[in-house]
Amino acid sequence: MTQDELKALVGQAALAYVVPGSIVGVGTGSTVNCFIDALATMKDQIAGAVSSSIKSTERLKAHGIPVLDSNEVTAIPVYIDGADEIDHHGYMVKGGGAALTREKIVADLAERFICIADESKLVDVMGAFPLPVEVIPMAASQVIRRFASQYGGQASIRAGVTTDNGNVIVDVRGLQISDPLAMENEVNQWPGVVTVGIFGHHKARVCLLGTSQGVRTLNF
Ligand SMILES: O=C[C@H](O)[C@H](O)[C@H](O)COP(=O)(O)O
Repeated sequence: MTQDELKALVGQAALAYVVPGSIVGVGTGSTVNCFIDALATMKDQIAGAVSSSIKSTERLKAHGIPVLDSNEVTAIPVYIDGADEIDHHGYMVKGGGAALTREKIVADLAERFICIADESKLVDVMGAFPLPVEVIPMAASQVIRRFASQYGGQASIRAGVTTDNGNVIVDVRGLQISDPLAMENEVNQWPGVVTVGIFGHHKARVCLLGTSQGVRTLNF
């Protein structure tokens, strides 16, 4: 199966986790696009969606799925999103599509994070995928230097990208994220950091992994 077919497979499988009558939290990315397209087939059975990016909002609306302002919503049963890496504890690196801050906000509203990904995303130790960090532009150089001195990471600003919140993304290479919670706590304290792309405190409770043998379900 191709990677696109694996994404379509898990996008479809995630429908089983949608609670009828509820508001669904919707992530961002190519895997989530498959989920949004599948969700359209049951749009009359849900109360709407809370979206984590302008791109996902546009796709949801194109399907006629109502998108609610996150400020109008106090809780949702599930948040469904992809990941750039996921480890065997359900911790994730996210932000390859620059949507990490809004993703964490919507994930925080949810009782359960359901991660959908193809099998290439499952890793023993995260860090091979450059860690995305959303940073207020005036702090970018400081954050880059701090990654080098504190973690030995090589960081750079992602060229040509401005987030939905008007900030830059700093991508950090050369990390071994052996203690995701500690690194998330630490980096989130640095002035100018809006969100680090480690989802440790908002980890996946379920991961639907697309494999050539079918969907493998991991519970954390
Ligand atoms: O900012 C983007 C998100 O964190 C995505 O969920 C992540 O990059 C995975 O995207 P994709 O499904 O396209 O691999």
